[in-house]
Amino acid sequence: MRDSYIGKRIKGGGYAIKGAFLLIKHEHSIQVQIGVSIIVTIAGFYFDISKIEWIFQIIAMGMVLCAEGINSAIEEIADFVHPDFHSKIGYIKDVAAGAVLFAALTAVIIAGFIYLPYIFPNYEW
Ligand SMILES: Nc1ncnc2c1ncn2[C@@H]1O[C@H](COP(=O)(O)OP(=O)(O)OP(=O)(O)O)[C@@H](O)[C@H]1O
Repeated sequence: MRDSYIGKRIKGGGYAIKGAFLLIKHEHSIQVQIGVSIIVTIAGFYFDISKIEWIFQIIAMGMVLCAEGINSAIEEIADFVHPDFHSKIGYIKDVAAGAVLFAALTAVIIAGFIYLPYIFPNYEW
């Protein structure tokens, strides 16, 4: 069973869960994003947003957490393979951070579309 196809998939899932806990425990950026996710989830219940708005919000939260997690992994690899200062390492880290920015900006725009009409209901949207 342990070496079977299903056994390997279960083992892989276990490593992924371990990785998710490592991210939450050690990565400040992920902790911040989880804090933001909790706040917008509370906001979702407070404003009683629609099902489709929940779907977009959950996609946005997952996308940012995913991008942050991959960025953290890239930073770890970069520091491991080349702990000293190097312009290429700087470039790699900046590019990885830029990917997170794309995800975060998208999430902010989605949040704007969802919440601005609830916050300013009298404005013609
Ligand atoms: N070894 C390095 N060589 C060149 N530039 C680096 C190096 N390490 C970091 N930098 C520069 O500093 C920036 C921040 O790097 P750092 O690893 O501190 O990331 P961070 O976003 O502050 O991550 P965290 O807060 O999760 O540690 C990088 O985007 C890069 O421009």
